[in-house]
Amino acid sequence: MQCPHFDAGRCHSCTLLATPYPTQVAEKAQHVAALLDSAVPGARIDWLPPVTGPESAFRNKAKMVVTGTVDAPVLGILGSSSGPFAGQGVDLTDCGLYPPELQAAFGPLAALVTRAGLTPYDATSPSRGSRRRETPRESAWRGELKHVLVTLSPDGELMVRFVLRSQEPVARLRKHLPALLAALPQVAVVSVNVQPAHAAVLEGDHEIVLTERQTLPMRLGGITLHLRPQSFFQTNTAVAAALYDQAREWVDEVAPASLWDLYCGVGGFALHCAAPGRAVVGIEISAEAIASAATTRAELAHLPAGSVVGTRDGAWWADAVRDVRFAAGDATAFALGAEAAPELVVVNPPRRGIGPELAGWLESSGARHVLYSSCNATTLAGDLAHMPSLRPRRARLLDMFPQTSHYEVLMLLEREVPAG
Ligand SMILES: C[S@@+](CC[C@H](N)C(=O)[O-])C[C@H]1O[C@@H](n2cnc3c(N)ncnc32)[C@H](O)[C@@H]1O
Repeated sequence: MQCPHFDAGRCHSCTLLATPYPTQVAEKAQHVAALLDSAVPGARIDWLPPVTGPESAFRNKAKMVVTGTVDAPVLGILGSSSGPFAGQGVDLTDCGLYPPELQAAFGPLAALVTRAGLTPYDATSPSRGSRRRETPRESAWRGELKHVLVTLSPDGELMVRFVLRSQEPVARLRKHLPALLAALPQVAVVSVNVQPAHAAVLEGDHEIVLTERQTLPMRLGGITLHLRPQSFFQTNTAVAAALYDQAREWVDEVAPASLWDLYCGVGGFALHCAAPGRAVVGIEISAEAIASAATTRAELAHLPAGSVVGTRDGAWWADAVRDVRFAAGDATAFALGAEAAPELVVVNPPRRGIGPELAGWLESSGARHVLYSSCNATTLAGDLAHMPSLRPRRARLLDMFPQTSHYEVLMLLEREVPAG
């Protein structure tokens, strides 16, 4: 793939851009197999062929830093701290990782920034030309608008979030919202996220939804997951659909009567793995994500018989989700506080992995299977060391992040029953 920003040294995100895509996939497959085969002595892992999606235009979410001025806002990134573009805004509205529907939204969004007078936040302002060594007061930084975050649904709808330093511009945004909705009728949800700290964090805790609609429907493999502004969603919609399908296939083969989905987000694994008579519990730290998961569950529970979702009849779904419940909480605390383990546990943690405490609990629990979906094979390898009785049986690389060295890996572990 060719990229003018990479070639000019303005953006370094796609570190594998110069490598042909089939080679990227082959090298990732080799890397993950070498890492995980050696992490578990004597393991005989059945590696399925890698799952790939489109090598460009696959990102369903754009996280744009806003720089420039009110009249000429720049949506993209801030140039890396050293080099010719240091501290400069780099326009990435034509980034090849974004589908055309996302790219087409950036112009009208930039126009709204101008119309509503949202001054781009200048993260460099107090220290520029200054020799002060102390951290300046937050009020010393200029500007209001930090990021614009845009998510594209499989049906072409958009969720737009403005990350602001304070609530001060909210009234102006509300006033000019009709013009944005007229220019981009596919915008379903608009919100403001308030992030007052001068820190390298994308967003804060406080969200104000400005539209009547609160959730973006993400239709995957027949199930429509409802995404709220602060909830996590897998970056690559096509590969996420394949991930949930693979999980469902392996879970159905094992056919557990009870299943937990830890780190469940908006419920992707839990809902895809639901089945009549199977007790499913989804646990997630974000109450917002849990509310989204509950919305999808309720929708499936009320499907009329004869309607088909995925390949299943409405009545099948109503039965399948009867025993699905979601709760907000810490995954490790939930497991450690539970009276009994389920037959199968799905874990899909952030990059840090599940950690020794939860891995140790899984090791000594009665769970017969663990399905581990990881975006960081190094922390997965570390976690495997804490659960030696759970033997990796099958694994599959899913290339969620083409052009970079990152990937997702799904692994099915089975408890080794001592001989005799
Ligand atoms: C990689 S995402 C996976 C989400 C979901 N499984 C999916 O497929 O979209 C990790 C999730 O873990 C949640 N999380 C982070 N720390 C957690 C914790 N201590 N306990 C439970 N959930 C946590 C995050 O909010 C996020 O939704």
